[in-house]
Amino acid sequence: MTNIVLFGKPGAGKGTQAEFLKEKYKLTHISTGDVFRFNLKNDTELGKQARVFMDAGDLVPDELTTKMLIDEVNKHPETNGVLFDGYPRTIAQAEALDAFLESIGSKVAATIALEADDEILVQRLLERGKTSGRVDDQDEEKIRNRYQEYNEKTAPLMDYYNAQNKFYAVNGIGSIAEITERVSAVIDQL
Ligand SMILES: Nc1ncnc2c1ncn2[C@@H]1O[C@H](COP(=O)(O)OP(=O)(O)O)[C@@H](O)[C@H]1O
Repeated sequence: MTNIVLFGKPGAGKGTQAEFLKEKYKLTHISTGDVFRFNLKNDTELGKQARVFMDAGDLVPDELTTKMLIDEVNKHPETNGVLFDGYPRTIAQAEALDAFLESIGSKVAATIALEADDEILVQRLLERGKTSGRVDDQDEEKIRNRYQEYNEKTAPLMDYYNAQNKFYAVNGIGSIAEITERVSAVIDQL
């Protein structure tokens, strides 16, 4: 299994790139944001528990998120590898992911960060909020809160993966195809 973590701030383009990369490398794309939104829409027990956090732009608690993530990975026992999008977002989640992958004889091959400037990203999210129906994209205060969550809880993962020599940063500004090329260059040399 070649497992890749796509890393980046809200709006950095993880989901957009994942759509191309999953085809190119025949990977299973798991977006925790998408799985949560599916559960919200269908008003499942998980959706009910996650809603308050998501609506405020806060992270959903680690335990709930990790359980959901493991259930998702286990749905694809024959996969070539997983493209993780939106997970891990805390050190506890990264440790849980390492432990889980080890338990199935696998590991994270690389963490690839899409880098872009905060102000550009906030504008992108507000633009997306006009058409996506995502409440967390329609309110600048909620967006800023997501950046604060990112800076406090997610940014430390760069050091976590750097310490394992698995962290790669690519420039996330450019055309979609250009960025796919940059990410592919990292994957191709793994
Ligand atoms: N790994 C995670 N840990 C905790 N909460 C998460 C995680 N992934 C998604 N969420 C919740 O879902 C929301 C939307 O996720 P996502 O679509 O990935 O957002 P973004 O566009 O902000 O990167 C997050 O703000 C958070 O509440």
